[in-house]
Amino acid sequence: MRSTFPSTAVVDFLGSEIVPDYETAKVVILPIPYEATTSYRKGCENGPASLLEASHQLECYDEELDREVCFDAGIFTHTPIADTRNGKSVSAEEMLSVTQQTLKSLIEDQKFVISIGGEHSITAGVVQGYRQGYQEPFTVVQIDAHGDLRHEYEDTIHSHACVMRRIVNMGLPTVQVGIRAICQEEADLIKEKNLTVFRAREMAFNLDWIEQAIASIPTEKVFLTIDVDGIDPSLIPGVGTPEPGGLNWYSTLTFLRRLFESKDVIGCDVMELAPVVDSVVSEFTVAKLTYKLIGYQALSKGWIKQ
Ligand SMILES: N=C(N)NCCCCNCCCN
Ligand SMILES: [Mn+2]
Ligand SMILES: [Mn+2]
Repeated sequence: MRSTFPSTAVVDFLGSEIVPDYETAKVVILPIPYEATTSYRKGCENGPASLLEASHQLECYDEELDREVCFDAGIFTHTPIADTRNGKSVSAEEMLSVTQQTLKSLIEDQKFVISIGGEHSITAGVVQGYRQGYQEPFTVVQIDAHGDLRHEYEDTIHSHACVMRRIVNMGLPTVQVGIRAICQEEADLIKEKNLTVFRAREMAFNLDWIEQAIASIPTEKVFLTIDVDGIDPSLIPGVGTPEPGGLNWYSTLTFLRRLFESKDVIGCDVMELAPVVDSVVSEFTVAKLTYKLIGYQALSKGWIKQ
C-alpha cells in the first residue's frame, strides 16, 4: 500500500491492461490537477494521479455489463493540464482558458471526455468547452453535497463553492442531486430562479427520486458533473469538505445507468477527490465510479457488441 502521495509521473487509466492509442480511443481521460480555492481540507490537486494509480487495480471485466468494457471503448489518458502541483501557480483565468480550449479540441475529435480533478471550479471551463463544441442546448446535471451557488466565496468568484452559479449565469438548465449543505444566499437563489434541486434528506426516503430526477431534465443532451463529496463520505472520505448523508453506492450506479440510457451524455467530470495518506479507499472507489461511467456510455452508445 502506498504511504505517500502519488508521484507526478503520468500513468494511464487502467495501466498495462490497455494499449493507449489516441486515434482509435473513443474515451479520453483528462487529468486537471488544479487546486487554488479549496476552503477546508487540501489535496485535490493529487486527486487525478491517485485515481489513475488506483485504476490499475480495477478488473477490466465489468461484472454488471458482462464485458471487458475497456476493449470496446478504447481509453486514452491525456497529459495533465493546469497543473498546480509542486507549488506551481496557475491563475483561475489560465486554468479556465486551457481547460476550455483542450475540451473544445477533444470534442472536435469526437472523443467522449471524462475530466478528472482537481477542484470543482474547473467545471466552469469544462462546460465552456462543451458550449463551444455543441450548438444544441444541454443540461448540467450535478451530483454534489453542496449547492456551489454562491456568487463569490472567500473573495473570489472562481471558488469551488461558486461553480454552479457560474453555470446558471451561462443560461444553462441545471439539475442538482444529493444537495445537503447550502447557505442562505443559495437557498434564496434556488427559490428565486426555481432551480431543480434533489435534496439528500428527501432522496433518502423517496425511492422514486431517480425517475423524478431523470424526468426533470429538460434537454436530450446532458453534461454530468460529479463532485465526489456528493457520495457518502463513509464511501469516499478523501474529500475536502465532507458532509454526512450522501448517496450510497448502488443508488448512485442505478441513477447513472438510467441517466446514460435515457439521455445523450455528451461528457462528464469527476472532481474534488483529495486522497488520504495510508488509505486507498477513496481513490479506488472513484476510479471504479469512473470506469462505470465508461461502461454505461459504452452500453448506451452501442460500443458493446453482444
Ligand atoms: N462547495 C463547497 N465545498 N463549499 C464549501 C463551502 C464551505 C462553507 N463553509 C461555511 C462556513 C461558514 N461559517
Ligand atoms: Mn461538494
Ligand atoms: Mn462542488
